[in-house]
Amino acid sequence: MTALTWRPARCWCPSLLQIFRFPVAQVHVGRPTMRASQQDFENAMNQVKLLKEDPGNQVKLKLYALYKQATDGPCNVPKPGVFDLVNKAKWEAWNALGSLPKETARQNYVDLVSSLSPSSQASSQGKHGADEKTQESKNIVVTSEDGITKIVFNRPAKKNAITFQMYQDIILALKSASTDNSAITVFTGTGDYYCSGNDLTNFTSAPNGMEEAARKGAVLLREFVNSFIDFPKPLVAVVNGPAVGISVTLLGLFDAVYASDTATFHTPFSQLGQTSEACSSYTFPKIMGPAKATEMLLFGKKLTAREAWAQGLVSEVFPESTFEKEVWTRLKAYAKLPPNSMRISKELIRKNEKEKLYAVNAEECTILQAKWLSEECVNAIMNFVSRKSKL
Ligand SMILES: CCCCC/C=C/C(=O)SCCNC(=O)CCNC(=O)[C@H](O)C(C)(C)COP(=O)(O)OP(=O)(O)OC[C@H]1O[C@@H](n2cnc3c(N)ncnc32)[C@H](O)[C@@H]1OP(=O)(O)O
Repeated sequence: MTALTWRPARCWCPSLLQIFRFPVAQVHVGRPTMRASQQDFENAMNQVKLLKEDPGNQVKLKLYALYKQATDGPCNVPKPGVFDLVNKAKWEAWNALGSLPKETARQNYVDLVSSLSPSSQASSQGKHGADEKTQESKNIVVTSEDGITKIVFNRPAKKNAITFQMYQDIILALKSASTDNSAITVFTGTGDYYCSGNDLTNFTSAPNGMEEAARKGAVLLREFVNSFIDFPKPLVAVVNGPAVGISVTLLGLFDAVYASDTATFHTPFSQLGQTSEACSSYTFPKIMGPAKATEMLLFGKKLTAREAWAQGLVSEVFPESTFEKEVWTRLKAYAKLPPNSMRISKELIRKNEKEKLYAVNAEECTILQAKWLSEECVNAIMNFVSRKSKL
């Protein structure tokens, strides 16, 4: 995710990703002082411009709202449209101040700015800044050992949700794994989740608008899924915990899926105003039959690990206490099998399906591109990022 540029109060333009991370109600407004004069207010505005560090969208949103209330009074401009996500957030913050008198807003603005001391800024920004850095470098970790290339979703603070950058990193990791010395390739996750699916904020911070983001998202998704269809070696998922969305649908393109008994499998596409992807509209009915696939892909029924095993989506379920030990021991043994035989057997299994899979992938991406622009989908994502709903 692109880092935000800090600009002073009157001209900031934060991404929705960060605005909605921090509910306005949690803003620290500082200790009340005497009534602020116009001069105090102007000084505070200048102070904001001198802030060395971005105070975060929570504060910027509040600053914006207080500034507008103090200068223009209560919000009486029309609410921006549903796709104008950033201006809608700003409007909502301003509108939330209701009929707060201009003087009080001015006072609150001054108090808020004075609370932004360098030390408080450092502590509120430090965690986030570090997280962003980690995201850029290590959200996908690739290692190779004992004949196994391991690709790890490594963003546990976000339940391993997949950013646009991570999709690209995975495409590259698969390309490299397809020709490295390893015999098999394994996906797993760090922390309690396997993966919570697509990062729902991927589309909320689109700098060139939603249509452009949806178009690029569809191109990326198609390439991403094709890299799983084409992967030549045995591909194994070690599902260490709950899996959501695309991390579940992709399993239909894996050769083996081992799950901890803490894993669950959830594809809430209708709840999100979206549709299935990763060829699951074809692979799931084939694996589990249309009736069971419908429950998952249309109704968003969440399966336990044992239910997913019963439906044929999972190869084997292990107790959490012995999961890692048992699975890795087994995979290390498999990785010693003659690699060319495994590769050729996989090719035999997959080759008659490939054209069909490419076609299904292309169609799913075209449909999703349109769905991402639908009101149903925009509302669902807005609900998630503003924390009104959780799956
Ligand atoms: C371009 C290609 C597109 C491909 C199309 C793919 C579609 C999909 O994958 S659809 C599925 C999308 N995923 C979801 O809808 C899951 C959304 N997440 C949740 O419902 C919940 O977070 C949870 C059930 C996964 C976990 O709940 P809980 O244990 O209560 O933990 P938190 O909600 O507090 O999560 C911690 C932290 O992680 C952030 N997060 C989790 N999942 C996502 C996500 N998918 N996208 C973005 N962020 C996610 C969550 O917001 C929390 O962040 P902070 O509030 O900053 O701590």
